[in-house]
Formats: sequence, structure tokens, C-alpha cells
Amino acid sequence: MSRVVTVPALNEFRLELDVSQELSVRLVEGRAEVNGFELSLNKWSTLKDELRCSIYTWTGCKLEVNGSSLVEYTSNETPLISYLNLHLAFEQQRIRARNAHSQHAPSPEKPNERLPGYANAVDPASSAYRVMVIGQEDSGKSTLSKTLLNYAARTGKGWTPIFVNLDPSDGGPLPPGTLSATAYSTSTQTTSPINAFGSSSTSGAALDNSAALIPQALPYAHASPARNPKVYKVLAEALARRLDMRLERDAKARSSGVFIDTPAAFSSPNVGSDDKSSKYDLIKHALHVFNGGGFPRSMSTADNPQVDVLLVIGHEKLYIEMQRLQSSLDASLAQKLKILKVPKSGGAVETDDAYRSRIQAGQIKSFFYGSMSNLSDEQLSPQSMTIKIDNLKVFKITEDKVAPSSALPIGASRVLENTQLERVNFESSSQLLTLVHSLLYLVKWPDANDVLNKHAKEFEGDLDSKDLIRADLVGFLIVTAIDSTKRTITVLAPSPGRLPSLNAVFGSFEWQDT
Ligand SMILES: Nc1ncnc2c1ncn2[C@@H]1O[C@H](COP(=O)(O)OP(=O)(O)OP(=O)(O)O)[C@@H](O)[C@H]1O
Repeated sequence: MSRVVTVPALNEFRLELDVSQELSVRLVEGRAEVNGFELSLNKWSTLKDELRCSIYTWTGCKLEVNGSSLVEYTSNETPLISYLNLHLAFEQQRIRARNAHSQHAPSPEKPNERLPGYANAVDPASSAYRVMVIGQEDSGKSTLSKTLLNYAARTGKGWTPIFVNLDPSDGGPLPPGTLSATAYSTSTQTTSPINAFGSSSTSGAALDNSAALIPQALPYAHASPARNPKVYKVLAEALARRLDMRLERDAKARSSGVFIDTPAAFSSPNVGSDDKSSKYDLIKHALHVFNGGGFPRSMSTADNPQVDVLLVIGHEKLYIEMQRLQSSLDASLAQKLKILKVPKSGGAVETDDAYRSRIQAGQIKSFFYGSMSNLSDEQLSPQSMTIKIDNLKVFKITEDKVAPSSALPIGASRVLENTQLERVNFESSSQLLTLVHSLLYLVKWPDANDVLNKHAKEFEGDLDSKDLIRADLVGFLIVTAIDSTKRTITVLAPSPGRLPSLNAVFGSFEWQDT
């Protein structure tokens, strides 16, 4: 049954959907937006997959709503004004960065003329802010990151801000278990938590309204950094270096800014280091590695682009702890870092593990099968194929099993274990069976033979976490069956054709059609 909801100016209409509910909404009067994406007048959108969201209006609006939801109410307590103020500050910096670039860029007449003092380097003033968002679980980190990203893309100035997803529990535009950096040139609608950040073009087709997104991504294969902080940190650093390389070449992206979404584990003081006295290690590490260290060495460290703004969502204690932490950072980092407290939305709702698993399963499924949506009924045709087991090399990103120093006997020192990627032994049927239903992350090394052969000799086939630094994530597979007698493995691939690589890593993500 269709109904009209009137939302007063500066209010938000919040809703929460249950598993099987779908709600069609269209804007019939005024203006409204969802997470910074402006709704078109008279265009129906179908909200689904247990979406929780707010439809916000600056001017007042009328919505026609069809279908039922678990929770629906209008609230005038909204953090949107703070979000808009942040956006305006970031926008000013983007404009300054673009002006700096156009003043100092080599002119077409003198293409070889470089900025004085920065031979082979980029002008440090041509970088917009790098913004990192932290907060407790379900505090609204992804929602804030997306809103700021959408506001930037919506200005019509041609910005291409980069969204860095350091939260592997939510793959963003990719399946979960990945860390990625993706440039957005248009704003992204929210109709489902499954494709909240659009879909990568690597899934076979661009879904929903997102232009084909091409993320730079690395495989972590677990949901929380706590599972293996060593591998997580190696990958975060590798992603940061790739981002630097991209930004060095891409002045437009550089002057558009970077938004870094982080997992809730960042806000747990003891995750990331087994040294109890070192708190918030993951935050310190991320601030340190996203400091533009991959930019040319001719640029002095003080000029490196870095995380300039740390947004702490609605948590007084965490905000104060971050101010303390600032004083322990390198002087050059601490000097430029602004730590800001942002109010938490009353709409941000707690989710549970079962909900997260359903959304993760949905993300994996939609990568392979596409998704039926009101925006595009894009269905993909995944391909089942059978491969000889012995053609594959598969490594498990293990959980960090090293006991903390505090658990060792007095006087004992720990022997650090380098190997973090255990080669699956195909001669062992129990090891083979662990692969069934696993999500495999296909990786390719520019120098694959060197990497694999060296380690085959030294570590009996296992790899070191550092070997992931130069690995490119080139695809995903799901293992659907294993025949140990015929020594074959049956996998689901998102599209037909030759597999981009026969080397894969995996961790704790599984999927099966139910
Ligand atoms: N203003 C709002 N109105 C309605 N729902 C909201 C609002 N802000 C956030 N939510 C919902 O609350 C939940 C948590 O928000 P979000 O995913 O942004 O938090 P998070 O901090 O990124 O979570 P995580 O800790 O899992 O990374 C999501 O389901 C989101 O859609």
C-alpha cells in the first residue's frame, strides 16, 4: 500500500528493513538525499537487503513509500550539518590544491620545466586533504566516508576523490577480505548495504548506477585485522605505496582528496600489537604508512602528503586518547594532523555477527552473479570450471598464532615466525577439504617464478607475508567441489575464459549457494 511521508526541512526519515522486506521510495516534492546522493524527482528506488538508512532533506520533501519496513520514523536530530561543514572545508582545500597545481604545472609550451626545488616531484601544495575516519563498531564510519565522497563527487567540479577501504569485513566495491583504493567520479546511490560503494568493473559488469569502478586491491582474506595484524599491516602499507604511485601521476585525483574508512578494530587500544604498552597500534601504523612515503625522495618528508584530518565519530574517550596519541607521533606527522570529533548519528544502528555474515555473503554472491536492482537488472553469468589440482598453487593466510610476549615464561624471548602464508599441501586430503566453499583470491606476481621458486626451496613452499607486497589481486574464485581421486578442483569464476592466474590465497571467507 502506497503512502506519502512528509519530511520537514533539516530532518531525516530513517528506516530499517528486515531480511525479506523491500521498500519502494520516490521523491514527489522538494529535494532529498541518501548518504549524500541526491534523489531524482519521481524516480522509484527499491531499498532492500536489510538496509538501514536515512533520507535527509535540507528543504523539506514529500516521499511516496510503498512496502513495509521494520522501523520507520522522522528525526530532527541529525549530524548532517556537521558533515556539510566538513565537506565545505575539504572543498576549499581541493580548490587550493587544484590552483596550486595549475600555477606550478609545466605549461604546454615548456613541458620540461619543473617546479623549482622539486625536480621530478609533484608540488606538495597540490594535494587535497587525506581524511581518515575512526570510531567504534557501527558508529557510522562507512556512512560518513560515503557521504563526504558523494558530496565531493556531486559538486560538478570533476573531482575524482579516492576511497580507501581499510575495513576488510566490508569489501566496498569488491568482495569482503580485500583492502582497496578506488576513485569515484560520480556519487553512488544507497539501495542495499551489499553494493553500498558500487560494484567493481572486474565483476564483469558495472552494477547499479556506479560507473565502472577500477579498484586497486590487495587480498587479506579475513574480516578483522585482529586475525593476523602482521599480514594486515604489510598489506595496508603496500596499498599506501600503490596509492602514492597513482597520486603522483594523477593530479586530478591528488587535488580531489582521499577518504580512508577504517575497521572498528582500529578503535580497540590493544589490537595490532602484542606489546601491551603500545596502544592503538593500527591507527599509528596507518597514519605512518599513508604519509606519502612513496612519493619521490626529492621531496622532503615535511612536504609529503599525509593524513591531515582524523575524524573521530562520537566517542569522547577515543577523541581524548587520539589527542594523547598525537603527541607520541613523529613531529612532522603530528604537526599537520587535525583531530576532529564528529557527532554520531542516532540512526546508526548496532548490527550483529549474523547480519554481517549475511551482507558479506551477499557481497560475494553479487560479485559472481550480479544483482537484480531497480537501477539495472544486471545479471552476470558465472562459469563453473574444473581444473587439475596440480596446476594450482594455493596459500592460506594463517591466523596469527604467536602468543603475546606477556604469555611467555620469564626470561624467554620469542622466535619470530615469518611465514604467514602456508602452502596447501594437495597430498593431504584434510588440507584439500578445507578449500571447499572457500573464496580464493587470485594473485599474480610480476616476477612469479622468482617468488615461488625461491620460497619453494627455502620454506618448503610457504610464503612470507612480505611476498604479498608486490602481488596483484587479479580475480576471485569459489571452490565448489574437490575430487581427490581424479585430482581435480571445480571452481566458480565470474566470467568464462582463461583464469588470470593459477596462484591464489585464501583465509576465512566461504560462500555456498543455499
Ligand atoms: N543516519 C543514519 N540513519 C539510518 N541508518 C544509519 C545512519 N547512519 C548509519 N546507519 C546505519 O547504521 C549501520 C552502521 O553504520 P556504518 O556501517 O556506517 O557504521 P561503521 O562504523 O562503518 O560500521 P563497522 O564498524 O561495521 O565498520 C549501517 O547499517 C548503516 O546503514
